Amino acid sequence: MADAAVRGGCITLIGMPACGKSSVGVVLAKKTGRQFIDGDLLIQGQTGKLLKELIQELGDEGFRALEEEINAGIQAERAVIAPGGSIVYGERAMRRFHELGQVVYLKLSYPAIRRRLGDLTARGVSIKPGQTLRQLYDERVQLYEKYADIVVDETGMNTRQVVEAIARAVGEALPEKKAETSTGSTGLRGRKTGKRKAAAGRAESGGRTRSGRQQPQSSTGKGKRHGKRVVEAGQSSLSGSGGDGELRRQRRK
Ligand SMILES: Nc1ncnc2c1ncn2[C@@H]1O[C@H](COP(=O)(O)OP(=O)(O)O)[C@@H](O)[C@H]1O
Ligand SMILES: O=C(O)C1=C[C@@H](OP(=O)(O)O)[C@@H](O)[C@H](O)C1
Ligand SMILES: [Mg+2]
Repeated sequence: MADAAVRGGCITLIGMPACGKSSVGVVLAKKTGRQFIDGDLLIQGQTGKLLKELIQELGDEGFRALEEEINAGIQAERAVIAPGGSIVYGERAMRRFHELGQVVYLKLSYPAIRRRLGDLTARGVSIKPGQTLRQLYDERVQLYEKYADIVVDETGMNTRQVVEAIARAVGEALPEKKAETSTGSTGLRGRKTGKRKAAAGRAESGGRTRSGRQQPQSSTGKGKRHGKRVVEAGQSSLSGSGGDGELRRQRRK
């Protein structure tokens, strides 16, 4: 983990629109002492237009090109970055995020995204004419998985729990809250990837120090995905009792 973590100390959140990148991101930034950069606000600031107006004016392709250019130019150190959900179409921008630090995919099921999104045009989602949200979801999930160093499944978690899950995943666990129960305290949920699951109940007895900082998670070297090594997070430091927490780390070579 150290290589990615020290690059620039940034944490970039990727995922479908409405998965919580912006709202989680700002809290994560505050809790981990980082700056917060919202990619959508950068675009709006530089163009003086709303995202939905830009999508209507420039179309799907034009918007994505502009989004890529602006995000690829981000200069930051120790920031949480929340780009728009369509940023994964921009290879240059994704390369930039990997230079700056770690990329975390906030994974949420299609029904949950559907529920949160509401009217796509009013919200300004970048989608091809005739493409359904389901098709967009399936297309995007592959890209989010491809670019993620870490995947956090946020099913059933509130914002605070997601923030804690990300902090743990990047090795900066936040101080424990009292009276946290069951799966909520793990901040990490099961993924049906066929990969090894981090079993519940091992974390609190595991590698975390009193300060909340996690011990570096060991690489198992298991599995390959998209040509990269898939590294499961060290089971010892992941979850609390009763949870089904799991985190998957994909280390770039
Ligand atoms: N963990 C969560 N549980 C329930 N609602 C959430 C959660 N995280 C975010 N939301 C809500 O989802 C909506 C979209 O969040 P937002 O941060 O704008 O997502 P994004 O930046 O990924 O598009 C907001 O109304 C936000 O309050
Ligand atoms: O995924 C998308 O197509 C988009 C997501 C939006 O950002 P959020 O992911 O922050 O909602 C914004 O960039 C734009 O409206 C397009
Ligand atoms: Mg956002």
